[in-house]
Amino acid sequence: MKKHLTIVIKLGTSSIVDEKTHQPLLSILSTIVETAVSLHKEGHKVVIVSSGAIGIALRRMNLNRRPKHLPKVQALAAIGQCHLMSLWDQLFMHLGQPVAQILLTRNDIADRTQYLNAQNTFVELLNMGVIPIVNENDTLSVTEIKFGDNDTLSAITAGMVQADYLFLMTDVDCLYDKNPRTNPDAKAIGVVEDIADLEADVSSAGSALGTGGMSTKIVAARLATSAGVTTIITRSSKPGNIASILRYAETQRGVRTPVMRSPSRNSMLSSQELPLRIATIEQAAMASEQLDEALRKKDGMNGTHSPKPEAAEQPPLHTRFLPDLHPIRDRYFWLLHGLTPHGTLYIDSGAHRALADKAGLLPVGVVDVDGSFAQQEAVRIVVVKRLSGNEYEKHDPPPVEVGRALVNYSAAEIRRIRGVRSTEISGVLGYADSEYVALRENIAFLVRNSRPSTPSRLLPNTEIKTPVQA
Ligand SMILES: Nc1ncnc2c1ncn2[C@@H]1O[C@H](COP(=O)(O)OP(=O)(O)O)[C@@H](O)[C@H]1O
Ligand SMILES: N[C@@H](CCC(=O)OP(=O)(O)O)C(=O)O
Repeated sequence: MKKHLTIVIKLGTSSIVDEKTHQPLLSILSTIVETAVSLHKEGHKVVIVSSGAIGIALRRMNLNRRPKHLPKVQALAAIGQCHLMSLWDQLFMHLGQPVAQILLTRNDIADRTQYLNAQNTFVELLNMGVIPIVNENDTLSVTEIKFGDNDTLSAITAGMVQADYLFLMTDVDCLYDKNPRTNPDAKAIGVVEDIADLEADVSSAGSALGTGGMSTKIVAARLATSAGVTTIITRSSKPGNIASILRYAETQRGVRTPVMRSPSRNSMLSSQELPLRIATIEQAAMASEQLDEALRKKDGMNGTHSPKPEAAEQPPLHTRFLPDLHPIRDRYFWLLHGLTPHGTLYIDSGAHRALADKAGLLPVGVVDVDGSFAQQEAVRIVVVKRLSGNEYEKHDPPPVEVGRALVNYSAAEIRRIRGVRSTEISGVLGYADSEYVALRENIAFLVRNSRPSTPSRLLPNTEIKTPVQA
């Protein structure tokens, strides 16, 4: 690998403490430390998102299971976080690597200035050669200000530090089309080009101490890939695999199932030249070489195509989610994922078109309002088909969420000015703070991939190892 990458590694509780005895899994922690230090020595920047505070506290306090009572859980988090950080610090200290603790709640990043402060701290720590170790500040978090799970927190962290890779390390080899713990015939998924096309059952719960099972990892992958971060799910018991998966993934960077959209695009191939849509890792690697070869031949005249990539080495089992082609970064990422929406604005298709043309949201385009929010709070933007007045179609077509916005008026105010011209705002409210309900710079669109559906690539029959066998 030539490039200096930024890599976020997330370890779930199941990777930090034994599911039954709650004893720290020292061998995993040590190998993660060795891996992180060796990546760091190669010039990469590494951030660790570590769960496990509550799990580790269970053993400290001789408890058999996680309590239900919130203050007790928060007290345990305070006990465990201290122990957890001391473990990480000692292990990293043996290799002379300084670390830093960052504890976040959603509230901490809801304010743009605080978000930027957190981002600056990450940048500074990484520039100082320090490995930040992140966890949710469970002692302060209640439902309203919780990220909820560290998968989401790791994806937000990856977006914040503009990471190249997010590794979601867990107790199974990869994502399967159904839960491998209960389905011995589950099939491993190698590459997910577009999460919208993912067909996998992730509805069942995860390990005894984990939060959310696979479903929160898919949410995290969606969020991280939208910010341009390649996301990998793999087994934590062999952290050394991170380096080989990284090497492999770097050889595959930019390789996607080619799509024939326009015959005039010179990088598009004919159907005979297309590689397999559903492929094993080996087939995908081979297909990418064939594709490269074909493109090289096509571009041979003017020599525009890049040189042949290095041959891909055989990687350990993992699922790789490819980053979006048009990543959302910086302020727009913060608007979409840093803030919790407090309500919904239903807008008509004319307003949607105007927003797409970079205009702000005028009250005349707002059809309805849901929820209770104040000025400068975040709301969902949902497009509906206006029928007459403020009536809209609820089913055909269904309302579609297209983005998020920070509003200039409260929910109560917008209910009064919806559908009116901006010049009439002061007549209705007695004042007019702005002609816009939301300024364009305060509106962010969720990216919808315009590629035709690309099924996830399944791997050939792989032996399923349960957490106990691994
Ligand atoms: N489709 C699926 N593919 C893989 N694992 C799945 C799937 N559906 C559910 N799971 C479960 O998700 C678990 C991992 O989630 P979790 O226990 O929350 O991990 P962590 O503590 O690492 O965050 C696996 O042990 C597995 O039982
Ligand atoms: N913040 C909590 C972990 C929450 C969480 O998301 O856990 P997991 O699903 O195991 O990654 C703790 O440190 O115990």
